[in-house]
Amino acid sequence: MWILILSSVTVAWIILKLIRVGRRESTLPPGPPTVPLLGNLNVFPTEFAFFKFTEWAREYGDIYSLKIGPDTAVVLTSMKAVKELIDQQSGLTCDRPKSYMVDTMYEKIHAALMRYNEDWRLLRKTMHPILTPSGAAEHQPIQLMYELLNSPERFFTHLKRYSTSVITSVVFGKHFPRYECPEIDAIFKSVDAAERVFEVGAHPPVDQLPILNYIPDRWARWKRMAKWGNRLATRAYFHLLKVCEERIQNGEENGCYLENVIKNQEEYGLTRRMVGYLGGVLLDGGAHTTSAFLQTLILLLTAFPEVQRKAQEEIDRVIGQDRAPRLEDFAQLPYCQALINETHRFRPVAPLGIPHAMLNEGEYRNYVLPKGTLIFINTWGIYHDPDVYDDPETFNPDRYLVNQFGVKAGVDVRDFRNTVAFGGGRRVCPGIHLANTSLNLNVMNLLWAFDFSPPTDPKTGRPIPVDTFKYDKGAFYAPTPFRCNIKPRTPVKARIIEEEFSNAQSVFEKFEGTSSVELEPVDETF
Ligand code: HEM
Repeated sequence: MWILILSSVTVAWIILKLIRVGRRESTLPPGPPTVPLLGNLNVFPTEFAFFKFTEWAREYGDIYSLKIGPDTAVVLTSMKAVKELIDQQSGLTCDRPKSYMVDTMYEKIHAALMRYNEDWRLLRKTMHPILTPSGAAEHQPIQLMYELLNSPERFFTHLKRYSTSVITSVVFGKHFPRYECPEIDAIFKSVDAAERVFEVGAHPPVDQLPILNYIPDRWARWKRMAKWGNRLATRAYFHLLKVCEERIQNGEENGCYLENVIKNQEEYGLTRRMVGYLGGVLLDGGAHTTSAFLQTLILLLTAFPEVQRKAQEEIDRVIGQDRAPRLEDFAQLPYCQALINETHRFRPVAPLGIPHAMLNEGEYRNYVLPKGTLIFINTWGIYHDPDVYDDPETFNPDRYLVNQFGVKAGVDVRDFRNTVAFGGGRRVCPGIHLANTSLNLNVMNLLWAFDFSPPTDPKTGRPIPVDTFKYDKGAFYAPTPFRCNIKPRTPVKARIIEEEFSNAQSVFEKFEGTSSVELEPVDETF
């Protein structure tokens, strides 16, 4: 009898508990209606989530919450909320969400995705020198110009090679002259693997139900997949690390960032594994973001000839026809500066940043955010807010000439900064200066050297418009490959590019050297 009563009470208690799972606690910010157990999972977008997040922001405000089963997420869609919660309470909002897949693929030492802890602090501190603009990046655009001159139809590939090579040169002292180099292939394979490993639906809710991790590997496809991703990532990272170590051993140092880290490894308190991951995270963070931005830039220049013409007029006036642009020129080019700001605004590379998480329970605007709450910076929603920007869906660099933040008259800009596309708080992108050097140099060089126009229909002879919404659903927001005509603006400019490329060979040689990375057949496919 007693047993019967006790078990009925237990069952009732469990049911009550389960019914509460997914329900929004009264101390959380508002949000879309929840259903038992799932919370908002039934309406959670699986691709291009920022569109839905932005729609919800217009309905529920600049901070709202979502229930992901028992877990909570909040979405920030104003500069004010980002400043107050991410920047000013950065000690509380600097964690990353717990994730079995991330931990397994990246061994808990991938500085961009790992939890906030002592190892992260060490790694992040060691990244400081990369915060300063680097000379090695300055020589790289000339090869990109040369490639665009000689095989413009492969511009997507050239941009990817260029962006990867800038990072590998600065970080590992290794320049990649060709897209087909096996090392580049290994890097791209590891990034592709990450996209598959972290794809929504690729694994069961192992973080919510950790008991699933007791299932042996042979029945748990997701576990085998995370380990496969780990093999590909570490192969790419540690091959490049070895190249760097061998250079030091042979007395052939070229002054790259990682040489210094390797030599001071003990003083910095890092293991060799951590040094390899440090190089890897900079590569992962830097290569695809830079190429995504430049692919978007070319798409927008092709789609908006008027913007292209204005930027070229400015460059011709300030730099002239007889020499290629230099980094110092950028300060004299307000329209080009506005063009970069507007490109970050119109098509941000990371529309939802990388999610932060609450390190401990905390309060904001009278709401209580539990420990572990995910925090999304909705960069897309912030930059497309009609209350802040006139006609936000129009690509219009001129808005940044009217005022520094490109906002409409009367908007209070006390909380604004033009770097929100790089995140915020303690986790703000450490590559921001390196990225800016690269982007500034390329915007000037591309516009100085080339005209970009849509392809023409061979039947009608009319231009085929490019689609400014056709984007891939990968980790970063990059356009789907598109066609466009890229032509040198004058024969003199074409000659200058050829000459400068030939003169730069001696600089590149310092960053070359032979090596290759072998992938075993088992790691080629999953
Ligand atoms: C257009 C260029 C770039 C954009 C838009 C961009 C954007 C971002 C964003 C939004 C974050 C997340 C920040 C946060 O959590 O609040 C981030 C983090 C990061 N980025 Fe970048 N990034 C760019 C270039 C680079 C470059 C060139 C490097 C390296 C050389 C780099 C390395 C990193 C790293 C290591 C992190 C993780 C920081 C951490 O969690 O502590 N990024 N980036």
